[in-house]
Amino acid sequence: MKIFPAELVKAIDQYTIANEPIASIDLMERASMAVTSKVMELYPESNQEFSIFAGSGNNGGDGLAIARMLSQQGYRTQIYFIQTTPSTTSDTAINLGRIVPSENLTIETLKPEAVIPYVTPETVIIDTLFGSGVNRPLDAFNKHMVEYINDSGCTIISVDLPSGLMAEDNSTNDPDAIIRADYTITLELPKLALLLPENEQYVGELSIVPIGLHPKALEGFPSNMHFITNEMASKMLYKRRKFAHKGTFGHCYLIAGSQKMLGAAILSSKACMKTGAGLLTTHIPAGLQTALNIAVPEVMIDQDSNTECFTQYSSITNYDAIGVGPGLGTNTTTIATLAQLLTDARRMPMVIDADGLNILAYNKELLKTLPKFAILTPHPKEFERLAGSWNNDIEKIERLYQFAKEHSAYIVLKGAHTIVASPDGRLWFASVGNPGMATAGSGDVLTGIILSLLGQGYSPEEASILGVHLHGLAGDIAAKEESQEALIASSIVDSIGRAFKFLWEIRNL
Ligand SMILES: NC(=O)C1=CN([C@@H]2O[C@H](COP(=O)(O)OP(=O)(O)OC[C@H]3O[C@@H](n4cnc5c(N)ncnc54)[C@H](O)[C@@H]3O)[C@@H](O)[C@H]2O)[C@@H](O)CC1
Ligand SMILES: Nc1ncnc2c1ncn2[C@@H]1O[C@H](COP(=O)(O)OP(=O)(O)O)[C@@H](O)[C@H]1O
Ligand SMILES: [K+]
Repeated sequence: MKIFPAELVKAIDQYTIANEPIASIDLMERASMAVTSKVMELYPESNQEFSIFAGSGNNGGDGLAIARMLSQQGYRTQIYFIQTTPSTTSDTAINLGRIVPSENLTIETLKPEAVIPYVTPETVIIDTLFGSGVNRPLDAFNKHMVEYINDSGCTIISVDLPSGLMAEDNSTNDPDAIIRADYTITLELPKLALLLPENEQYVGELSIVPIGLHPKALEGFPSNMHFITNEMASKMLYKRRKFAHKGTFGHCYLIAGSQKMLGAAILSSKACMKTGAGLLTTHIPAGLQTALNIAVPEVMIDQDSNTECFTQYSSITNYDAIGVGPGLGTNTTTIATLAQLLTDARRMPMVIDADGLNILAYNKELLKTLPKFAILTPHPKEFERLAGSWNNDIEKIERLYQFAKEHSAYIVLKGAHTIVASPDGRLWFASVGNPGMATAGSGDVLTGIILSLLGQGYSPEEASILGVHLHGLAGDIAAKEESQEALIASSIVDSIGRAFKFLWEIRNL
């Protein structure tokens, strides 16, 4: 699924209207029906009251249609139609004409000088003041309206976008002139601003409802940004051949753990095996062999001569992929050994995480010796150490593009909606995962998953995208079973199997 800028979303709407073909008022009806179904899923009891704030653009037109539909389903619905701009769009005017006031449906028009009526906190507000047509901070009256809604104490559902939020760059926006929604129900396509951490306070819980936009337009219109879907990830899966043997699925080499952080090596190793690697050799400091063996009996062990940290390694020629970094420490000898490894492994698939990244950040000359298409998996702090700080999320994305290009590397910037950046300027945003995964060792699990995929012959691009998706799915399955609070990194590992099964079921549909 692509992420398009607002102008292209409009063009896709137009293409759908012209080529399906469908009248634009009917497309609005279809979109409104999809949103209404989602609202009814959130509030199945018809004793819930709704107040709909509708602007005079097409987002407001959606709001009017949603109000009509909810009232027909038995929900008491009050519309506040805001007339600030003289021009009501034609579809919005048609929907205005379709409002027949009744016991369940009332409408009041508010002009700029109007006193805003009181809405009781039990009412759910549906915000359709503005959608993707906003290209500057809201004017004074609309800002006042937004502040009123934000202060109402009501649950707020925004349609398409929280009103006032621009679809991409909000660095010059007025933070007080944007709706702070509890839920955002967006139409068919995720908009960039909805996926950025800086907009969390506006977007709330995001859901995406299909409205039947034309598949040819979705395919044909260009975008370098993508949203990773189950369908996309499931198509990437390699089928295991009948006559395969363990050599078919690669021999991975994981360099992880130190005297104080053996757990990182254990979690990564387990995740690597659970993701389907044929063989895994894990390099750890001397003396820790028994603990690793008990935790992951499937793994082979390569011991360092040092009991504290990573100081040497044996030949790497037999391995298909290397993972380095989890729990490694940043000892001076470790730095020199990693430098040597990068030179030796120039042509090997590699994933670098955690202290591996910190070493690169504090020894930037090492970045020049990265194997081509290496995968780097920083969390935001690690990425800042590598690439410098940013003032807002749009600048952060610019950094990502530049860094991936400059170092011919895939960057997996972790967080909610983890972003994978490719050296040729494409981005993929994660659609799965949950805050329960913000727990120690969760990143080590991701490294093990990506390493395993690289070892099995997945390209760095596939390994990054599929790895992020499997990790997020496994986290979601674990959270559903045992709550976000109780989810620990091991729970993610334990759910990798169910994540695979889920993707295979989708693939085989
Ligand atoms: N056929 C279509 O194009 C469809 C559009 N749909 C809805 O239409 C929305 C987009 O509609 P519009 O393009 O009419 O946009 P909006 O509904 O966001 O309204 C934009 C209007 O507000 C004005 N405006 C922009 N910034 C302003 C500001 N800072 N202060 C005051 N006024 C401002 C604009 O000049 C324009 O008149 C989507 O978000 C979606 O909800 C859906 O009905 C699906 C179909
Ligand atoms: N709020 C969140 N929503 C979704 N995923 C999250 C969230 N917070 C963290 N994660 C995921 O959990 C993992 C955390 O990795 P990292 O910060 O490296 O943890 P650690 O260093 O403890 O292993 C990443 O894959 C990240 O995407
Ligand atoms: K809105």
